[in-house]
Amino acid sequence: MVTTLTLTPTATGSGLSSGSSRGSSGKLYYAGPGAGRPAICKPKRGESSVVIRCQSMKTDEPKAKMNILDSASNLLTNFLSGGKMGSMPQAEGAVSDLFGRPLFFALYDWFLEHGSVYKLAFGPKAFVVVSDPIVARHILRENGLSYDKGVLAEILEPIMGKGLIPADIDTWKQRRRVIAPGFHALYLEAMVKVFTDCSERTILKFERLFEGEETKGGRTIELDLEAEFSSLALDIIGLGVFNYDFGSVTKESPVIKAVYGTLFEAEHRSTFYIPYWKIPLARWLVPRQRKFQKDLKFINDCLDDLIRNAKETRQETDLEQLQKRDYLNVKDASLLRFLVDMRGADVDDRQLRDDLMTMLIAGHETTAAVLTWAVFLLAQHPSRMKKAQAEIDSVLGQGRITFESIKKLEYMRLIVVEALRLYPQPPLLIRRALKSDKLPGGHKGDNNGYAIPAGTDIFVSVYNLHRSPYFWDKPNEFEPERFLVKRGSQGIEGWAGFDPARSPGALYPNEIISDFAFMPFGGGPRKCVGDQFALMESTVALAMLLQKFDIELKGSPESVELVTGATIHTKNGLWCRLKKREDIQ
Ligand code: HEM
Repeated sequence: MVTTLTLTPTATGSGLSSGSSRGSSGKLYYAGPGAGRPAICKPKRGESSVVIRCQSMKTDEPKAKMNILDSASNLLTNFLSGGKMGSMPQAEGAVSDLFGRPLFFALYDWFLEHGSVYKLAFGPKAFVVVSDPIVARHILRENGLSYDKGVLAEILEPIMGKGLIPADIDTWKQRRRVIAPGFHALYLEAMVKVFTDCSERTILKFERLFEGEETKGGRTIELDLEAEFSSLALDIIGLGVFNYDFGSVTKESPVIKAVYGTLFEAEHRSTFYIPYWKIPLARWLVPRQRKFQKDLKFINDCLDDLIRNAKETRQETDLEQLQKRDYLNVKDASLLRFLVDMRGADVDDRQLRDDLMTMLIAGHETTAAVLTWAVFLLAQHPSRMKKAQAEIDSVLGQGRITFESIKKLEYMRLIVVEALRLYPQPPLLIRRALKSDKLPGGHKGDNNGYAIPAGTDIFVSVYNLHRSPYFWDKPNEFEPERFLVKRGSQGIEGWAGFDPARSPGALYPNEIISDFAFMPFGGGPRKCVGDQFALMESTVALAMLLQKFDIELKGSPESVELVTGATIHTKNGLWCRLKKREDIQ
């Protein structure tokens, strides 16, 4: 079956009122009516439209045709923007740029063509795409509370409720004040033990595979490491956030299935621009929505049980005392325990459940993706893998990793951040202006800034910033050492440069040190609360893996196709060959 959409290029560029989503096979699908894979025909000479044929998986027949881009809406957008935004460069890429590959690739090409602030007409909507650190800093930090999560909040609210990510500003202020202190130093130190225990479980599983039937005691095993990292990250987030052991590294269970079903739907919704699930009865009539409602209920019941349990054993404590607990030796060091025990932070169960669900989703796949891409990059750079292993051998030997040893594993930490630079999770941050604003001119001084009307939707492209040729030497190369290069030496004129002195004591480079040229966890008031948790978790897991194994890709790097949802994934898994190390010093 083919659905044909006619997209009419206008003076403001081509537009789409659709998106793409990750199908159950992990493919990128066109997500408009009659969702299926697109085949793009560029307009013939003299034609004013671009035809997109969307094939569903079964047949090839045309189904419908409709005009979705109407130039009046673009004129309206220009009008609303008071002319000023109208002078903003507009992306006029071929519609084909948007399909068959993740959106952020097309946004990168247009960034190189149109500059670091441009407008992209997207069906009846226009998005402003920002790839400049000064403008990003303004939107995220300096004027951060004048923007909310816009489209993203609309999509995630049915799953995360009033959790921090989609929360309205008032709820966010209240909850952020309570949740952020939960990630204090002693908690993070205790979490290192959770990271090592869970990583050990994964490694034990791999070691058993060497003895298994298929390998027959052979020297290599083949595995989809992306799937393994996903299980590992799920176990860690369950224990760290609500003291629940999913045990997903070693078993399957209904709750794990429900969690994956829900994560999958969160992912689907964040890439599917037509919120069909809001249509009355869709939750009962559309099978995947029925399944989603069932999964959600299953997890919500499970979270409600955990919350009830935590409340029944509540030990009300002042914040200061809570942060001094002996986290290394308590039975339950979780964030849930902290949130329930904090004096004066009484909150209804529904809000707590939203908080936990948000952290489960925000902290799971992001970390799994960092590990996946770090391995993908290292496997293509064996000398860097050896360098990392040499560091691990000298710092840890065959011993266990601790909070203190993370400080000594400098190269490992740089590998993690370099993987985040090249594959930021998520690659785009989404905002909507709550009131009119004036963006500052970009670092190149190529504009005087643009007026932004209230309601403007913005993509801050972290991917573009992280691969900007204006800020990074050889931006597409994997070079963890680059973070050791100090201010000015990246040779960027007009940009304050890379300066560790701005964030003394930071274990990992961050947005402050780089003045927003590197911002894997966002920045400003809505910066990730779990950044240090995630960075240490990734460092520990990767170091423990490399301590024991050499890793190669099973196929060529080109065969590892990339797709995006909320995070950047592989299309068919990261299949690797693991060999027990023979060179352990
Ligand atoms: C490598 C792993 C991770 C990455 C790359 C990552 C990235 C991000 C980014 C970029 C944001 C900002 C989103 C925006 O401004 O729109 C964010 C927000 C958030 N992250 Fe993470 N994250 C990671 C791990 C975690 C973990 C482990 C947790 C919890 C345990 C977590 C909890 C959150 C929460 C609650 C927010 C919303 C903060 C707010 O709005 O106040 N994240 N994350």
